Parts: sequence; structure tokens; C-alpha cells
Amino acid sequence: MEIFTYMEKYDYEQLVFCQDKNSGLKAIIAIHDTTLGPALGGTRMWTYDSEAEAIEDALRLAKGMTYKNAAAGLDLGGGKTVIIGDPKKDKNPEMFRAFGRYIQGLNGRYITAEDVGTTEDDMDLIHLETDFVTGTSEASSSGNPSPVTAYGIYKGIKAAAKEAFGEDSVKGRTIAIQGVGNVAYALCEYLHEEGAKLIVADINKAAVAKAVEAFDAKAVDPEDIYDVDCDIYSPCALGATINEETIPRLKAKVIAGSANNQLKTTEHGDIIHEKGIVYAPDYVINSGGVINVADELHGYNQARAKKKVETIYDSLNKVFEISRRDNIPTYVAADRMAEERIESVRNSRNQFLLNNHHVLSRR
Ligand SMILES: NC(=O)c1ccc[n+]([C@@H]2O[C@H](COP(=O)([O-])OP(=O)(O)OC[C@H]3O[C@@H](n4cnc5c(N)ncnc54)[C@H](O)[C@@H]3O)[C@@H](O)[C@H]2O)c1
Ligand SMILES: CC(C)C[C@H](N)C(=O)O
Repeated sequence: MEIFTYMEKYDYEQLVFCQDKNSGLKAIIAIHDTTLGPALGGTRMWTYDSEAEAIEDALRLAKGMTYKNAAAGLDLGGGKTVIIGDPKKDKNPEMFRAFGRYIQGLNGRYITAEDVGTTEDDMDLIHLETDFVTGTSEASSSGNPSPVTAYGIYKGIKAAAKEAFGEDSVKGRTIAIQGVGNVAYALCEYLHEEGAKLIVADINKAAVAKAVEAFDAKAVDPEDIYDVDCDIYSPCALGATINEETIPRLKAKVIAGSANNQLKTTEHGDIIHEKGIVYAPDYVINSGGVINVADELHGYNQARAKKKVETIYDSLNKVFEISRRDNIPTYVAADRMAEERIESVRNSRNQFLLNNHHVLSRR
């Protein structure tokens, strides 16, 4: 990959490589766009096959955060970090402290949070070195974002159900859930409570057993989740599961889940649109976590954060409306919504100011 060509093509601002021999830290911070405010996005720890793959993931995820934060109405730009390593074997406290110092060096251009492979404990270690971290275990912090993300997904599934079936109740609907980790387990609680029938799959057998026991869910093998008879497919594991191989197998009328980057390519978003499947764009429906952690920047208030997460229902309705009106796929409608917001702020920031006011000034 020609890195500068790629950064120029998709308008990335900055890519930071962080190395610390003592702790084994190898991290890449990608800052995509800070028009709306400092870049906020989580830190992912993952075993990448190559450095190129890690860079690509950081870049892709950072751009996703720009769109997610913009669509959620937050005064925040988009960024993301990947740490190369196995979260089960390679972590040590010094690694996260060293990473915290790199974040501090960016002086507020980037604020981090949890993502796949990192936990509240890791955020606490980062917090020893910098204040530009959210989702720590402190009482004043928003804590683990997963349950709030799940609440947003639940509201989003209801909005998508209304669009597809004319009513937003999930009572009696069959919902196939791929991955029953932190977000999806909490999501199952909401869906089960409302009377949905759940089908679950996970490569982690213990996670499946827990969901079967708690929610009377039916379990299928991970590979079979695409073939089951269901009304709603909810991808809650990793990305790119909507692709040329899975689309012909899916029977659902709705795709709505928590995973980031669900469409393998935009072409797959076009195909599901043509097939009449209602797709809730990933970064709109899964913005509950970032809405929750972002609330910390104003002094965390759980009730206020929850209320804002509920607006995911309305944001999705708006996306579906634009999609219907202009006959465009929902992912295009969501992109337009986010880009229009960024553009309007960019255009209004044309005057010189010695000390720009931004969201961090309110801390
Ligand atoms: N945690 C959040 O607040 C949040 C916010 C926004 C988006 N997301 C996204 O939602 C997804 C889930 O996040 P999470 O925090 O619940 O992660 P998690 O790691 O707790 O859960 C993911 C689950 O998926 C399972 N899995 C992995 N590969 C699988 C496969 N091929 N088939 C079936 N199951 C598989 C894992 O075993 C695990 O149980 C991720 O894509 C994440 O980026 C999470
Ligand atoms: C809590 C957030 C800042 C990060 C989260 N993992 C997301 O993708 O939205």
C-alpha cells in the first residue's frame, strides 16, 4: 500500500507509529478527520498477519469513527488505534502506560476508549499517563460501553423492524445473532424480554451455552448462521460478513447488528438494497458506545447519555427515509447525512481564532 496516496485519497490527517521495546508496544494511531472536534475512537488489540494489515485496519476503523461520530451528532472527529499483539498473551501494564504517553503527546487531538481486545483495566493503565482516555473504572467515568451499545442496537433493530415489517415490536420475530460476546449478550436480554425468538452462534462454546441457558436461544454452528430461517440477521462478531458468499444464503428481511464494517465492500450494500433487505448502517446503529463515552467529556450523566442513545431510532428512520425518497442504499444515505454535517461545520469555520473553543474546553 502506498500510504500517502491512500491517506490523500480518503482525506486522512495523521498516522502515528508508536514503539516501545521495553513493553513490546507496537501501536498505530490513525486520525482521520478532526473537523468536528478531537478524534475519539477505541483501541483494538489484535494479532495481525502483517504490519500492512494492521495499518489498513487502523485507517479503515478511524474513518468509520469520523462517520459514526458525525452521524451521532457528536462534536468529535474520528480516530482509532490498533495495538499489534494477542490480547490474551501479550499484554502488560507497561505497554498501556507507554501507549498512554504517546496519546498524551498528541495533546488532545486523539482520545481513546475500549474496543475489541481491550478492557476497562487497560483504560485505567492508560489513564495513569493521560486524561485523554474514556471508559475507565473511575466512578466519574462511563465505564464499559458494551451494555449501552447493546441498548442502541436494540432501539435500532426496532427502527429497522418498523421499516421492514410496518411495526417495531420484535415479539415473535426470529432473530439470528452472530457472536454472543459483550454487546450481543446484553442485546439478547432486551430482545428476549420483548418476546423475540433467538438463534445464536459463536466460536466460543461457553458463550453459546450461556445464551441458550439464559434466553432459551437455539444454537447453531458458526458457519450455519447464514442459512437459518429468520426475520432479522444481527451480525455482532467481526466485520465483512455481508459478502458475495453470504448474501445468497441470508433469508432475513433486516440486517441490524453491532459489528463494525459489516459490508465487505460497498457493492455488497448495493446488492442487499436491490434485494429489498433493510440494512441498518453499522456505524449508525452501533454508536451507543461512543455516545456513552463521549458524554464523559461533559461530566458523565448516565440518564443524559441513555436519552441520546435513544436517538439512534430517529437517526435510522431518517436514513431509511432518505434511502426510500432517493432510491439509494441505506449506507449511501448514512454517508450523505454524516458528510453534510462535516461539510457544514467545515464551511462555517472560516474565521481566524487565536484560541479555538472545542469540546475539551468544557471538561
Ligand atoms: N463493545 C462496544 O461497545 C462496541 C461498540 C461499537 C461496535 N462494536 C463492535 O461490535 C462487535 C462485538 O463487540 P463486543 O464488544 O461484543 O466484542 P466481543 O469480543 O465481546 O464479542 C464478539 C464475539 O464474537 C465471537 N466471534 C468471533 N468470530 C466469530 C465467528 N466467526 N462466528 C461467530 N462468533 C464469532 C467471539 O467469540 C465473541 O464472543 C465488534 O465488531 C465491535 O467492534 C462494539
Ligand atoms: C466506545 C467506542 C469509542 C469504541 C467502540 N468500540 C466503537 O467502535 O464504537
